[in-house]
Amino acid sequence: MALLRPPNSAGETPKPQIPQYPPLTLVAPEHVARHTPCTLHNSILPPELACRLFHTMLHLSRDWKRNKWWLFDRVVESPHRTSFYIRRDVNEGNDMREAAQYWYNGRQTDAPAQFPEPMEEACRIIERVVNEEMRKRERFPLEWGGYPVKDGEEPVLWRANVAASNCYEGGKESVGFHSDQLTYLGPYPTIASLSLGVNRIFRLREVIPTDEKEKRSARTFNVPLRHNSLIIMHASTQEVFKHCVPAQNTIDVFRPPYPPPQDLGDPEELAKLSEASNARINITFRFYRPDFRAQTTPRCRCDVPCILRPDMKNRYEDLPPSNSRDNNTEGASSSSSAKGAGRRSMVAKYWWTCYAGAQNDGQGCGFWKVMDVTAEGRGPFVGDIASMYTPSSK
Ligand SMILES: O=C(O)CCC(=O)C(=O)O
Ligand SMILES: [Fe+2]
Repeated sequence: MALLRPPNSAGETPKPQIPQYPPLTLVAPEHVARHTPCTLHNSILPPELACRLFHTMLHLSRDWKRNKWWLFDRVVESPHRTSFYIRRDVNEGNDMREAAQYWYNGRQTDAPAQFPEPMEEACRIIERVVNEEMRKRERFPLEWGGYPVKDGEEPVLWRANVAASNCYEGGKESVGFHSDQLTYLGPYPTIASLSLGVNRIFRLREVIPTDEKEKRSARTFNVPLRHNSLIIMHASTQEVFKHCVPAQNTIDVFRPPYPPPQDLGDPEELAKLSEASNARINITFRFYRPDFRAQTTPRCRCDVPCILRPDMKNRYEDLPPSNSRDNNTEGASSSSSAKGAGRRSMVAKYWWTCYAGAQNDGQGCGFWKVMDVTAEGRGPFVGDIASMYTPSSK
């Protein structure tokens, strides 16, 4: 009888077809909140401040560098320029020079620059909006829980103490799919990302855990980011999604609605800054947690600080998944917006791994260990760590 079997039925069960979904463009803030763990806020800054900040950063960006690192056996260079800033007065006890060096993939750097004045002004507005949004959301147990709540005042849940800025000049400049390194941010960070200048697409795509790969596929979400818009990547975005700014064949131009501040340069530079521009400036405001300060980063056998990454493909599922297993569907529950769409793994596993290879001719030591927040003395957290996180249990 075996001889009569049709060719591909040799005991194998055919793989079920998993539904594939075309990319979805999310323009309205409510659509972003429904399908992703992010929120979109248009016209976030007073228009004059947004334009002054754009001009200031575009002017400074002339000195920014492309990051370089080793990938296997060759050096690769980021297809955009980047820079790192620290905020005055909020970083006691944290070795920000080492943290800044990290932003440049381990390259030696001068002491990082401080927030320029318009960035500080913008940051204060953005902090208010981020805190308001965070207060509406259910928190993850491993989020930072260290801010004292003062009687009669709204609790402060997030403060930006650093910012990384990127400049994309023209549609060909981009950043590839990645999730942000958690080395200094810790688990479930909130990152507030401001866009200035020309419109670009911000793309998000879920990383499907290994054991769900046969059951469902990821959907690509494109979020057009306009001048003066803020996208907040809320807790779980870095654990569940990757993001990128893809190259585009065509982009609009940005015509700055205000003239540049007169003190930004000589008449030639001021004339250049006044022109229509194909540049996008991005500023990501970040909170580098005191319990993940540079002095506490484990070192690998190369004696280089490790990198902290979530285990995106094998995400833990110790706790019941909340709402939106269905974020691939147009009609995903709208209640997900407040709780955070894409949220399904309450407790993730994180790895410290050797990062020396990025700079050391591609030669690392292969070191890795699972983060153990109790043994490493991290916290305080939003949740009760003893009952929620035992890395050896899986
Ligand atoms: O330019 C953007 O919007 C994204 C930048 C980004 O992903 C990063 O700096 O990590
Ligand atoms: Fe990023």
